[in-house]
Amino acid sequence: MKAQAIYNVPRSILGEGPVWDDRLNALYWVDIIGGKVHGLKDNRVDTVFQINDFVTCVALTSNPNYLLVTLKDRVVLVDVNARSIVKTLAKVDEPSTNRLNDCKVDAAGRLWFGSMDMNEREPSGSLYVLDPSGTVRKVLSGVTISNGIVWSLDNKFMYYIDSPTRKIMVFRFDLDKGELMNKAMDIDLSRHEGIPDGMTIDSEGYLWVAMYGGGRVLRIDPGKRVVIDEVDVPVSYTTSCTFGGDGLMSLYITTARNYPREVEREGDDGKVFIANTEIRGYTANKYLVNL
Ligand SMILES: O=C(O)[C@H](O)[C@@H](O)[C@H](O)[C@H](O)CO
Ligand SMILES: [Zn+2]
Repeated sequence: MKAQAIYNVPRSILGEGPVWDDRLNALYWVDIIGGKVHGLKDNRVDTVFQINDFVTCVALTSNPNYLLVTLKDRVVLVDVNARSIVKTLAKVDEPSTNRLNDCKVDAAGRLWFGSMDMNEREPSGSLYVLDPSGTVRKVLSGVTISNGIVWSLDNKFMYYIDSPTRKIMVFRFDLDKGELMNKAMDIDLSRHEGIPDGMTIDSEGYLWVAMYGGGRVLRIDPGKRVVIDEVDVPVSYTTSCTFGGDGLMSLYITTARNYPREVEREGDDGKVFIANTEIRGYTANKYLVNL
């Protein structure tokens, strides 16, 4: 399977965190370094939020006019029409050399979000959960680059990536409590090109993992822990993916430029790519807000 660049999207420095809003038929993604949330709807691109900070992840809420956005060390609620922050929902205490990174909403409407060492060396990062009530809990520490988060279709497992380990961790998951239980066997991706970054799941329960530096997205059977298919992307820094479009049958893939050395080079790196998988994805969960 091959992916193609969407011609009219801007090149991000570090494109990340794509999420499809099935209520609006819109794709959102972030440019972490550029400090932006972009939206794509009816073939039109719009910058829906911009700030002089890292914009590390975007998530849907139960109200389509509001998004959750994670910055360097905060989770904020953004009014999409006003393009501004309504309020800060949580702030985490992290070393100044850390920033937040990927996030995902679970089936109970909680936001899971993690942090990373910006030097990509120290295991100084953590994984947090923000409940709809506004309470934040730290659920894991000792993470170096917190990345992809996904739940099995029955919510009995959570899959989680700390990129430098080149593995997908598998946890038993308690959806009612929002807790990780015992760890099952990891899925080792160290024999594949690139390092595992963002991921999503399809309606058949298979994982799709963007391989940063590998220019591809792997489709993985998490039960057998094997790669069963892949999407070739014509640029190296594939960062994350999500299903969207008509019937959720297309895979949208974010990418980064080969920064900072080649920031000015022309090309498609940093754009969003699309692959027609003819496999259905799943609908993104929404964080529960009362507005
Ligand atoms: O894409 C991400 O999740 C991070 O924001 C990136 O910084 C990469 O993971 C990292 O650079 C890999 O080495
Ligand atoms: Zn990532």
